[in-house]
Amino acid sequence: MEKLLNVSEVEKIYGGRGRITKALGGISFNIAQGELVGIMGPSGSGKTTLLNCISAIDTVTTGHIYIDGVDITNLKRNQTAQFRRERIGFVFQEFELIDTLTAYENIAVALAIGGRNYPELRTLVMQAADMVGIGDILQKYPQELSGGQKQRVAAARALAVQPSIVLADEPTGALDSHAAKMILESFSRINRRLGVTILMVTHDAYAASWCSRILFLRDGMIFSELNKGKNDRKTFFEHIMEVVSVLGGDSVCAG
Ligand SMILES: Nc1ncnc2c1ncn2[C@@H]1O[C@H](COP(=O)(O)OP(=O)(O)OP(=O)(O)O)[C@@H](O)[C@H]1O
Repeated sequence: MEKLLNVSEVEKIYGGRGRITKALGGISFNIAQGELVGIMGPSGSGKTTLLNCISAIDTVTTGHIYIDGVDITNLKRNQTAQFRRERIGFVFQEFELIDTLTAYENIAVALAIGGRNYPELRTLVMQAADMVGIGDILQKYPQELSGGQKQRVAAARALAVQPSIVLADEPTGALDSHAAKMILESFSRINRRLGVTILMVTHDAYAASWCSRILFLRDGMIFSELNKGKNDRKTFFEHIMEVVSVLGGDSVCAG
């Protein structure tokens, strides 16, 4: 499979003058086009830092990150903003929707900033909404939606720009188990049917069991890796729980 994301010897050091934290310790891995990959690890192991570096929200101290062959650690500030807007879809734990905009407008806003014309914008919004099954709630405002519906609006917003990769930070963290299952089913469907590459940080072994591969972080490095292979989800869940217990149980996993 084609390599979509290449993280190469990335170090991230915070602070200075005796107050140094090495959040990422020279981490390297690849993600192929069309993978659905989970990142798990104890609190403080570097998961959010890694996601922030991949999304160019934060800069690396050393090393390189390539997305679709573009070294995002070498982009100028305005190129970074454009790359992030056009090539990366984000889904956050707390949805991050704009309260004064309808679901439709929330999905459309990034496309409008990107300069899409109206018919194209409408088509992309409707396609994305269709993929996550929210065609009937597009005129509602966030406060009129359930948590699960809000997260599906957020997923549609991420997908509408047709990104190279979707980055999700604890996407089920604020949801009850039914809503979590619905968003995970959406991710899985989008991944299988459209081949969208998804990288998801999660503390939840159940959420992780929907992935095709899990990277386990400890102290800013990959401690272990699990492939779903031909296992069913229940067996994969059990394998995940085995690694979680070695890594430190509760601090890794809420599920
Ligand atoms: N802005 C910052 N300044 C200094 N240290 C930081 C900063 N952000 C993170 N760190 C440190 O870097 C390490 C990795 O933090 P990070 O937030 O990436 O961990 P995490 O695995 O996402 O944790 P959690 O599961 O608790 O969210 C921690 O030791 C943290 O204290």
